[in-house]
Amino acid sequence: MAFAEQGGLPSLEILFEHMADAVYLLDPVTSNILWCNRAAYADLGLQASEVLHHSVLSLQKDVQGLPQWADIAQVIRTADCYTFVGRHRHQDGGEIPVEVNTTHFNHQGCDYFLSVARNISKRLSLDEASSTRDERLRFALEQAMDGLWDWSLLTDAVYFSPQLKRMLGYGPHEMTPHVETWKHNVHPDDRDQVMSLIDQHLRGRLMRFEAEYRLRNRNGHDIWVHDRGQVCERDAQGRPTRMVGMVQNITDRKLLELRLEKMASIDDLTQIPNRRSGMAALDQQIALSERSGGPLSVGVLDIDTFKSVNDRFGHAVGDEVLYRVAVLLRQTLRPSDLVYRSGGEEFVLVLPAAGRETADAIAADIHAAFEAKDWEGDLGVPDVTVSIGLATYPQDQPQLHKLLDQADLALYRAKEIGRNRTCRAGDLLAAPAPSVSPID
Ligand SMILES: Nc1nc2c(ncn2[C@@H]2O[C@H](COP(=O)(O)OP(=O)(O)OP(=O)(O)O)[C@@H](O)[C@H]2O)c(=O)[nH]1
Repeated sequence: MAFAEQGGLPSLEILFEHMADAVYLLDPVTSNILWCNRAAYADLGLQASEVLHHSVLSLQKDVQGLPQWADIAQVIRTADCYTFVGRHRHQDGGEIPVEVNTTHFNHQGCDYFLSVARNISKRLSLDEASSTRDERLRFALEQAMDGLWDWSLLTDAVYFSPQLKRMLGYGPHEMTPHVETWKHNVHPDDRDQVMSLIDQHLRGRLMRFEAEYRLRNRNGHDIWVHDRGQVCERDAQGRPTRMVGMVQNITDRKLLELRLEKMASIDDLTQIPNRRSGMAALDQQIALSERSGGPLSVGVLDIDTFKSVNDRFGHAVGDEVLYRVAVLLRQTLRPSDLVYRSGGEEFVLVLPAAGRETADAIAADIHAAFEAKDWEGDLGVPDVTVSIGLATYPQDQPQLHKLLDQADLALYRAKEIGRNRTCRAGDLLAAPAPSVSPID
């Protein structure tokens, strides 16, 4: 885009190059930057080529993904000027607070967005000379990185600060200022707990409201927040009438925590629960059956002659077999069943509410699934078979805490009498060892 010089004055192009604000011309559909001035890339420590024809979303930290962009683009099209307060990423890893004003126009049949981004970091530092104490306080609260909310319990009107809106991907003039807007965005699985904590605070049972929960952003994705609030006004009878609070975005920390938690509970190789978390889940099922008296079956499953796979094809192929075995087990079990790797080439099956018949059927399905799989074609190894020991409460073993040990004994028996079969703990108890026959 070229601009002609007129009457000795600098051209528009030169003026744009010297502008302190960043100017971007955007394609409303793709969010790509079609043109920009120097400040638009230099202030972010970038070269022009790193910005031009890239999505404007890549410059900032608040709007993620095209679906969210499509939503915002729609709002921009219907607004005279759309203001967004957000953060741009600097190439050195830092962030620059910006206020972006975007207008839309049509030129020769094509739609465009024109965004002007201003660095507001200076504005964010308090102006000592001009602010009164109250103004400063309001200013500090509004500009704090945390979001602020102010809820009138009499009308259910809620003030959401621009930062809180930004956290959720909204502009300062969006989000209906009502408590339902917030409730609607709380993750359904967290809503009851959060509402109960607020209720306990309002009843005076908790000094303040404090919770970590998920809030849905404009894009439909969840962010994790730490929310703290307190009643700040009451009526003559002492009933709470107003509550204020601060919301902090803790998504990064929470995701790291969840990943560490997952790492601690998931077996690295097979991606199913490890012994530690599997045993905890088994204990839970035992407690449930203890309370309800309902049946529970436990299976111990071991790959047959697995050592020979390692010896003939190497440890890496052995690892792959273990992974595929876990996948096959997951696919064969019911969604309510659990399989965990208890160690080496041994897996434990926890089959809630499964009596003898159901557990036998599941074990038969497992043998059939192993037989049906083309191990030779998929991995170049001979057919993989497994042996299973089963124990069912209450028929085989009236003591729930002994189920796993009994299933283990039954597995031992299955190995002893030929492998590739299932043995039951009940059968071991009912008959002398040599006469125990396999189920299949
Ligand atoms: N590749 C691989 N091998 C493992 C892993 N954990 C245990 N193993 C191997 O599993 C094999 C178990 O061998 P054994 O206990 O002799 O049992 P088996 O050969 O399966 O024979 P049976 O159980 O009697 O049918 C050993 O060779 C172990 O090294 C693992 O994480 N990866």
